Amino acid sequence: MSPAEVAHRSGFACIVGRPNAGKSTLTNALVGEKVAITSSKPQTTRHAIRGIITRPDAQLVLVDTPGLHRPRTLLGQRLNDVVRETLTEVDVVGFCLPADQKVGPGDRFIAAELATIRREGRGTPVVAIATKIDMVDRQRLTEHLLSIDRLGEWDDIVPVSAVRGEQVDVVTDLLVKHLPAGPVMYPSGELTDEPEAVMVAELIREAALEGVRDELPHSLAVVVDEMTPREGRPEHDPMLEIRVILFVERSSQKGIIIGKGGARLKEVGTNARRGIEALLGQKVFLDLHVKIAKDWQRDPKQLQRLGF
Ligand SMILES: Nc1nc2c(ncn2[C@@H]2O[C@H](COP(=O)(O)OP(=O)(O)OP(=O)(O)O)[C@@H](O)[C@H]2O)c(=O)[nH]1
Repeated sequence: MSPAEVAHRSGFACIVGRPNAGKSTLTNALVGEKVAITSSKPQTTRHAIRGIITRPDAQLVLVDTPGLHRPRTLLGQRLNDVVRETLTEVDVVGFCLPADQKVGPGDRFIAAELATIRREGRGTPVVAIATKIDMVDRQRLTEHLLSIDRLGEWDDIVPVSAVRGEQVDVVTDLLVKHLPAGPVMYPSGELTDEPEAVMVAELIREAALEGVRDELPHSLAVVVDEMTPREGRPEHDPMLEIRVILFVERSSQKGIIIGKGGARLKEVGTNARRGIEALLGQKVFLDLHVKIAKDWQRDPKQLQRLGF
């Protein structure tokens, strides 16, 4: 093994913070436009990938944390297990606190949750990120950094302006620092098949769960079977054919996904297609099939086949 291989790090991070804290803008700045996925709302246990940062020494995969970005709806409730699970599973958490606003109840709520997770979990490191620093003067920034410091125990505190691109690389460095040694998990460079397929599957999963989350909690697995350019299309207007299988566990669930006369599946396809076309920047033909894989969650072989 070469020294470069020994030093390579890879792992997962999630960016949390109260509404409007600048999470999406920072995510896009960290990732660069190309592979940032803009869809949100993944209220499921599977982690939606928001973006992948690939550099010579590391690969950092940013995943979404359902729920924590809406602390107001969670205040006074017990934090959803899924959120805790995600935060425990990632290698590092980035906690955004906007410099143009004082540290408030929403931030304290998240800070307390992060402290609990750190104590009870496996000590997930947290990097506190003071966002939107271009909006304040030096004095206010100093005050803000001091309040962040008082708010909890952080592995690092870093100021950033995602809009001006100031300190974005420093944020990446600090997140990467906490990743374990490991190989590249997703092919690098241009958008490649694998992360594309992962993101496409996530978009379809989101669309399929829209409005039926209670009935289909974690029983849906989406597998992209094939992505091929449609033949005979003009060069300036290509179309990608994507064949996808949606696996559910029971026939009742199949019925929910498909809907009366296939109406719901059609709607799912239309909604997902819009997101996928925006993501890939080209026309897409989406072919969705629903299959029953009984008890796939409990069957290791099925799980492997479904990519978990
Ligand atoms: N001036 C300035 N504005 C920023 C910066 N980062 C984000 N914003 C603005 O702050 C607002 C909220 O940013 P988002 O990135 O959408 O925040 P978010 O945390 O993802 O918000 P939610 O989706 O509500 O949780 C937007 O209007 C951004 O343009 C920054 O570095 N500087």
